[in-house]
Amino acid sequence: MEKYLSQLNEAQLEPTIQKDGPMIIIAGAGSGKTRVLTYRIAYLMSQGVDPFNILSLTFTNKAAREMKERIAQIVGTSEAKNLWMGTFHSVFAKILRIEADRLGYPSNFTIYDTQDSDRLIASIIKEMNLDKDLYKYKAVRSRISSYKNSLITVRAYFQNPELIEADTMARRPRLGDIYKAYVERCFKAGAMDFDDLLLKTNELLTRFPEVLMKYQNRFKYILVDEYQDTNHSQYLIVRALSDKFQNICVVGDDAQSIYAFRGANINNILNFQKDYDDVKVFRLEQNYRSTKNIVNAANSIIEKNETKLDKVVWTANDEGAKIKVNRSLTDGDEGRYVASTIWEQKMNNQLLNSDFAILYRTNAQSRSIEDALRKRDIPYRIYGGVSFYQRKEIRDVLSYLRLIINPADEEALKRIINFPPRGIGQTTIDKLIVSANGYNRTIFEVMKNIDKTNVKINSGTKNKLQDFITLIESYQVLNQTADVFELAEHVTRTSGLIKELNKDGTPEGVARMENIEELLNGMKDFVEGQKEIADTTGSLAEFLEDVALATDLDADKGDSDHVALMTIHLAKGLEFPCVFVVGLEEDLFPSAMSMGTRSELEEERRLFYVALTRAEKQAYLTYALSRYRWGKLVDSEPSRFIEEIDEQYLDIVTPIEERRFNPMLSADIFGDAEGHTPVNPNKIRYKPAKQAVLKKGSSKPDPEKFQVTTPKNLKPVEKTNGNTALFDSKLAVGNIVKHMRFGSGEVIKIEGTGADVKAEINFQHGGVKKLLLRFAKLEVVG
Ligand SMILES: Nc1ncnc2c1ncn2[C@@H]1O[C@H](COP(=O)(O)OP(=O)(O)OP(=O)(O)O)[C@@H](O)[C@H]1O
Ligand SMILES: [Mg+2]
Repeated sequence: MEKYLSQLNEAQLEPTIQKDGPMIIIAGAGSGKTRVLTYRIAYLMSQGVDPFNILSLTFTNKAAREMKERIAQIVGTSEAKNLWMGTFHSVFAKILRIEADRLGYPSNFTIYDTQDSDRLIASIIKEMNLDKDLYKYKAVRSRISSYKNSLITVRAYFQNPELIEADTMARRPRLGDIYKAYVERCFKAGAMDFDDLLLKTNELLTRFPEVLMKYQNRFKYILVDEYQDTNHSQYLIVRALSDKFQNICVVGDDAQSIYAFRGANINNILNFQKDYDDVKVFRLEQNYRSTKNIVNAANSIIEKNETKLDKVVWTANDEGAKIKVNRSLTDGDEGRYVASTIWEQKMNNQLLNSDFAILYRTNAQSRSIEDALRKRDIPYRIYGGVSFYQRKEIRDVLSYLRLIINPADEEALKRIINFPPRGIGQTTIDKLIVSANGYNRTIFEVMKNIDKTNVKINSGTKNKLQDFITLIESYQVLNQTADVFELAEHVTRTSGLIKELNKDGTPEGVARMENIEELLNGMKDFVEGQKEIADTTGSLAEFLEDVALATDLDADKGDSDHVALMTIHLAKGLEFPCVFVVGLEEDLFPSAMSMGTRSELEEERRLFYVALTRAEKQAYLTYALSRYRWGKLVDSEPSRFIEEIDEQYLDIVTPIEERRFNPMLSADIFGDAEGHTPVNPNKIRYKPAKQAVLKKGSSKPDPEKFQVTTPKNLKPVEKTNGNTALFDSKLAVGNIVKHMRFGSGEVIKIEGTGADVKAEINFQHGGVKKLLLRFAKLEVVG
């Protein structure tokens, strides 16, 4: 252990070996907070603390896994195995399974993901005959979610006139009724949504003192990473569990609090000292991750926030390269800049794809970047898009499996009762739902007892329902002996799912088949993995729980070399040698939706701070002057965040007048040597000079030079051949031009039309040359 402790600096060592009592480590990005937590756990174990008594809560399961691996290296694999580590959701889902019956839930309860919740809420809105424009299911879901995270139960809601008033004012007077129906339906379906995993844990710990005591005694040491992003519900759980021993260690950075929009409460970190007696406060100041330039630039940004704790962050690392700021004409252009830079960097500096991350504010931004990466054959992976498990065909298979272990699962049943089609129509399903609601039974129960119910359907349909029940029950029998893989294989074959996809025959159908195959492979892995650990058999229930709670980062086995693309939110806690933060434009980042109040804007700024501090060696900030958003090309201005960085740390590249003639970067207008399709120049809007230039740190463009790109100088563009039209309009005999290879020269003749316009130019150093303007990339200098 000594050997490992010497890998910490003094400030890090202190909290690592502070064994007991409440403590908080507040420190800036990259200062070793996560490292201290990891080493601290190893240290506790080396001091004789039983790993069973340590609970560590992380932001992703991947982070937990990595910490565990590191600890295993220090203390040995078998010991590390017994640690309780994971996200709040995954840890407390396990506890809830153990204690489920106290809350009236089956231990094999289903976990409803966001899509399940959305579908259920949408169907409740429909059943209640409400206006779906007023009651948008996503908005309703997020409202319900925020109630749950504030521990406002249905009963508490109806006892609170202010909440009712607020929803009524928002033209949703029935919100409480939807909330009530939703909660009842989840309960009846034996399902908990994500928020329930925290809410029900709180309920468990407050209603059953013996349960609280059990887990207080179990988790003698509790550690929480990224504490700044805990919500109220999570806060209360930590509070309750640590109340007895008060061995609680939380680490966080108020400057990286970025989940307020999902209910995270920065006060949890700010008030920690008031919550416990004799809290030891530690601060780490030295950043080990990034260069001086990056650390200082990040400091200069976060300084602009009013709400913050005073903190120092410095680094002994190299000065490093300045942060590159790049302006592009369009988002496509931006994508190509990113791809070509990665390509060059890889060549010049022997870097791997995995040394690069591209971070953006919203998932939609990935498309133009992806296109450019694909064209350069740069392998990449998108984290946090539509995850594998969200795909339709995968959800279909999983729905069968869910129904096998929990026939009450309404959302799973609705998905597959008529898929593949077996002649059970929507009218029948609607009747079953109404009847199930009336009898307060599950749909499955109603189907099984259809003759005893008031459901009026013909005998043909009855038989079909009976066949479906028999099918599911036969799977249930198989589930008692088969493992997940064997079961799923059997289900996909015998349910008709595979046949249905084969029938399709389209390339999409083939891709779906491949996905199912991939799912089965994953199951095989899971079964083998579980056998190795030898504590479980790889049960279906465990598999489904893993799937339900998998964050997208979790799927990354780190086995392939690819560039990482993800939102900044997802990048929290991670680090990469080179980081691109793209789309730094007003209304995009900061987001248009977050500029209403100072606190929202400050959260955006913290997000930017998180983004920048992911970089170890080199950061790139990029923005485009126009971008496709909601299917339209819109003009954009550089983000205020770029201007907020102290300019001494910036290297502002590609002033616009140079870019226009750079073959690599101006491909949007001209197309390029690699055959990339040019964009219709009609759609490109040129900005007046003053907007196109950063206010700070770059010189004003020479208006003469800039003229060539402003709209008033463009003749109406030929629709069929926009490329050359640009040149037609501006080049005239007598112009002085500059060529990349030949230097400057005078235009002495112009001939040809359309794509074939040629110019004869007398170059100072090359003599007279005839050049095809389409390819020549000339800059007009006089
Ligand atoms: N004393 C040290 N010596 C060498 N490297 C260190 C030291 N402390 C931390 N590091 C390295 O610095 C990097 C940042 O550490 P870590 O991820 O723990 O910081 P953090 O404070 O958790 O960052 P964030 O706020 O982004 O979550 C890691 O690569 C880590 O291994
Ligand atoms: Mg960290």
